[in-house]
This record gives sequence, C-alpha cells and structure tokens, in this order.
Amino acid sequence: MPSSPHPHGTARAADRLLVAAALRAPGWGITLVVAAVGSVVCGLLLPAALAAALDGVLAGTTAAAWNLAVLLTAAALCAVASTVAGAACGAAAVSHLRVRLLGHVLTLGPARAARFAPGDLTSRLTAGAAEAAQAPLAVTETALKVVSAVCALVALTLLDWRLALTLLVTVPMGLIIVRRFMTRASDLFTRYQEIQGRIAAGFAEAIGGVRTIRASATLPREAERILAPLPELAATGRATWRFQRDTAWQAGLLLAVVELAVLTVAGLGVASGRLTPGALLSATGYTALVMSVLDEVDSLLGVAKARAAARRVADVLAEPAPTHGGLPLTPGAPAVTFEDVTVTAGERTVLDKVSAVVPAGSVCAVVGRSGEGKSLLAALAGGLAEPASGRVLLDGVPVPDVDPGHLRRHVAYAFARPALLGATITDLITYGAPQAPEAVAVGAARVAAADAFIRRLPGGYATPPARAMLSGGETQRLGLARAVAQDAPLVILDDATSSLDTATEAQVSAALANAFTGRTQIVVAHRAATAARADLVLWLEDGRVRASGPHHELMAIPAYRSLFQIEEAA
Ligand SMILES: Nc1ncnc2c1ncn2[C@@H]1O[C@H](COP(=O)(O)OP(=O)(O)OP(=O)(O)O)[C@@H](O)[C@H]1O
Repeated sequence: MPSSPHPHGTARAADRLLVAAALRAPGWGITLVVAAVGSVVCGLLLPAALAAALDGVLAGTTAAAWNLAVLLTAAALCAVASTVAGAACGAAAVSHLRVRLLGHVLTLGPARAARFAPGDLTSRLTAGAAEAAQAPLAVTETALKVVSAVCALVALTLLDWRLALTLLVTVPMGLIIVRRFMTRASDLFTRYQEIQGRIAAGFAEAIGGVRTIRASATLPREAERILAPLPELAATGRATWRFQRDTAWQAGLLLAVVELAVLTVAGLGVASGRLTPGALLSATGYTALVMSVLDEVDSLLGVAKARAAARRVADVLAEPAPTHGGLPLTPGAPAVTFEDVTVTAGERTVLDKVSAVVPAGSVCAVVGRSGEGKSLLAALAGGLAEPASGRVLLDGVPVPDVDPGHLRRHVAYAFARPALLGATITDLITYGAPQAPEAVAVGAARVAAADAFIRRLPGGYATPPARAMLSGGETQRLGLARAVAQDAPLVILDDATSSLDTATEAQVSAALANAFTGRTQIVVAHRAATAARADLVLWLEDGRVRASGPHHELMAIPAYRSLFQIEEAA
C-alpha cells in the first residue's frame, strides 16, 4: 500500500521529533555535550600546543612538550566519553521513537493504520527508528565541527589575518558543497528507505500468504513481485554512492587547494620573520580544523540518514489518531444505538444512514449477504471503525466520547480469525483481563469447548500460541474463550463460530448463551440457527437495514429465507 510523499510539514515534524528523541536521556546528553565541547577545546588547543612544543624543543625546553602530552590524554578521554554518551543517547532515542511509533499505530486503529502496509511499518519501526536515533550523535559531531571550525578561524586570524583571509576566500565554495550535499543526500536516503519499506511490505504479505503461494505454486511470481523494486533500490543506491563520491572528491580537492594556499602564505610569513616555524605548524593545524567541516562527510551523512529515517517515522505519527473523550460507561449491559450511520470506502457507500437500536441485555444477530457490512457494523459498535457521518452510542454516550479504558473493558470481541496474542495459551485467553488468575482462563476455555484440545497441547495451557498447531475451529474457540474471560457487558461475536462444525457450534453456542446471560450481544451470523437464537435480527442489504425483528417473523419474507436456503437444503 503506498504511503504519501513527505510534505515540508513532515520534514519539520521530523526535526522536532529528533529534538524530542535527543532529549530523552538528559544525563547522557549533558555528558555528550561536555565531552564534545572538551574535544573541541582540546582540538583547538592542539595546534597551539604543537607550535609551542616545537618552538620549545628548538629552544631546548621541554615544559611545552609535557603540556602537549596532557592535552593529548585529555583529548583521548573526551573522545571515549563522547562515544559512550553518544551510544547511550542513541539507545534512549531509539526506544523513545519506537514506543511513540508503536503506541501511535495501535491507537490509529485498523482502518487508519491500513494506510501503511504492515511490512513497511515494521521497517519504519526497526531500521527507521534505529537510523533516526543516530541523530543526537551525528548532529553533535557536525555541530562540533562547525564550532571548532569557527574557533579555528578566529585562532588563524589571531596568528596572522592574511592566513584567515586566504581561507575565507574559499568559504562560499565550501558552503555550496555542504548545502547541496545535505538537501540531495536527504532526498536520496528517503527514497532508498521508502523502496526498502516496499520490499519489506511485499515480504510480510508473502509470509502471511505462504500457504496460498505454495498451493498456487506461484513462488517465482511472488519472488519477482517482492523483488520488483530491487532495480530501483540499486539505482538509488548507486546514485547515492555517485553523489557521495562526487562530494568527497570536491571536498578533498578544495581542502588540498586551501591547505596549499594557506601554507604558501604562512611560508612567506616565516621567510619574512613574521611567523615562527611553530606558528607555521599551528597554521596548518587550524586550517585542517576549519576545513574538517567538509572532510567530515561521514557525520553529515549520518545527519542526512537520520533525518530521512525520522521523516518516515514522522509520516506515520502525522496520521491523526481518532479522538476520544473521557466519559465513563455505567456498569451493566449497555444499549447500542446506531444513528444514521454512514461509512464510505473511497467512492463507495458501504453503510448508508443505518439506524437501529440493540436494547440492553438483548442478543442481536446481524445477517446479510457477504460484503453487506455486517462485520463493519460490529466493528462500529465497539469503536474499531469510525462512521463518516452519524453516531454510534453506548447507553446514550457517543462511542468517541467514552474513555478508551472503559470502552475496552466494556466491550469484548471474538473474531472469525482471532490473533493469537500472548506468550502462552493462558495469556492469550486472559489477554483482555490480564490480572485474571489461571482458573479464569480454564473456566473460559471450558465454556468455549477449548479445554480438551488445550490439554492435549505439548505444554497445555503454558504452550506458546505460535508453537501450537491449531485448526481454524480451535483458533476460533480460543478467541471465544478470550471474549468469555474478559467478562464484558457488551459482547460482539463477529462470525466467531464460522469454522466450527454444526454439532460443536450448537454445543459452544449453548454454553456461550449461558455465560453471556444478561449481556448485550451483537452476533454476526450466517446460520439460521444463530439468527433464531437472537432476540432481534438486523438484516443488512445494499448498505441499509432492509428489515429487523425476530427471526421467525422475518422468515415470512422470501428474500430473507433465501439467505439461509442453501444451508437448509444441505
Ligand atoms: N473501516 C472501514 N471503512 C470503510 N469500509 C470498510 C471498513 N471496514 C470494512 N469496509 C468495507 O465494507 C465492506 C463490507 O465488509 P464486511 O467485512 O463488513 O462485510 P460482511 O458483510 O461482514 O461480509 P462477510 O459476510 O463476507 O464477512 C467491504 O467491502 C469492506 O472493504
């Protein structure tokens, strides 16, 4: 699924994000800055100390040489401290970015998060966040180079203004190289990371559909599809390298020319007696420090990469999360009201001004042909989808106004294809009620007719779900057990028994009816038996409620009967 290009707003948001990430570990941040400043000071003193040491040795004294040794030791210590602090800042920043990104994606909800393919999101969360987190170190290093270059220029001026003037002539050229590098490199890295994201997205889709791929024997076609962006990736990579190479030789050439020019002027100064041999040495050192801004292609590269990665993180964070209020829900089974609810998918109107009331404590079956929006209506009831217009209310409170914690505790879902989340089967079942003791998981599993097959698993209730080879019906029963364990007053079963055989379905439905007595239930149903057990049936057709009422009354309508006719014939 394509993601949108990055507007300038995202670029600014990315920079703000990097600043926030960089401030996550203030202690290490201060250490980094102190060590970095120490490095600058040492670097600036070094040419002068070298000059003094040389002039001292030529004059037969060693005190200046000792000063030089102390300075070199301090420089080494500062370098070690800034490396350690930089790594710690980076670690804090990466964790901050990942927590924010993950939290945001989860609050976006399924519909809004669907703008980004899962594989692409994974690449932003892993490689993207890690690259963006390099920003504190990369920015500090670059800032250091700039500060140290300015100070070195001042030192050069103090040494001999002619030297500084010679160097300054080249500044505009250097600025052009740096500016061009920063803009172009950032674009190239963004492009490269986007293509990587597309490959990751294709790969994740293929992993999800591995059975279909094998069954259809389409492995070569899939591999071709996933790797289709590879030539573009290679071309972008080559463009990046070409650009780096060009920048490196331009910077290198400029550096050599400037050093030669300064050295010539300094040499003339020594010849005329204006400068000492030591001053010539320090002039070379200061020139190198000024020009190191250009020489430090690596740290500039780091900043460009971090900014590009941060843009991709900020792009996800820019997707607005649904707003929610803080209103509580009163305890007990809620009435669910759909008021003129319209949902669109692009140009298509999926639900068109649907209005219905599910009374508190009643069982409502939602029926209709495939694709009529039954699951969508079920998702709307618990705030998993948002209407384009109209309202969904729980006990008179609009769903977006309900406190999210209340909403999650009040609404339990079971799906046709439940996600197997949790470290063990017990965790999976108590996922919506994490404090519940193991006995609750076992009780819920019994209600969902899952206890027997769970006990047959290698580790029983302690088996990690990923290791349990479960059938579709077993997976659904775990999903049902999870809904039972949550003990919520509103239960939404979205096709949650579709993979069960008729006998097991009847057994589970009876147990669930018992367990959910007094709760409000919305059940997406394909079977006549399920609709017959409901107090109220909502029949969806062409995006509207075609009719509602008890199943036995609706059975008088031929078109309604035809929904279940094949099943009855079978
Ligand atoms: N959040 C959403 N926003 C807009 N459209 C959606 C949303 N969720 C689902 N749809 C669209 O609504 C249509 C109906 O989907 P839904 O899953 O509700 O059908 P269904 O009646 O449950 O079908 P089935 O019986 O085959 O499961 C689909 O075309 C789907 O793409």
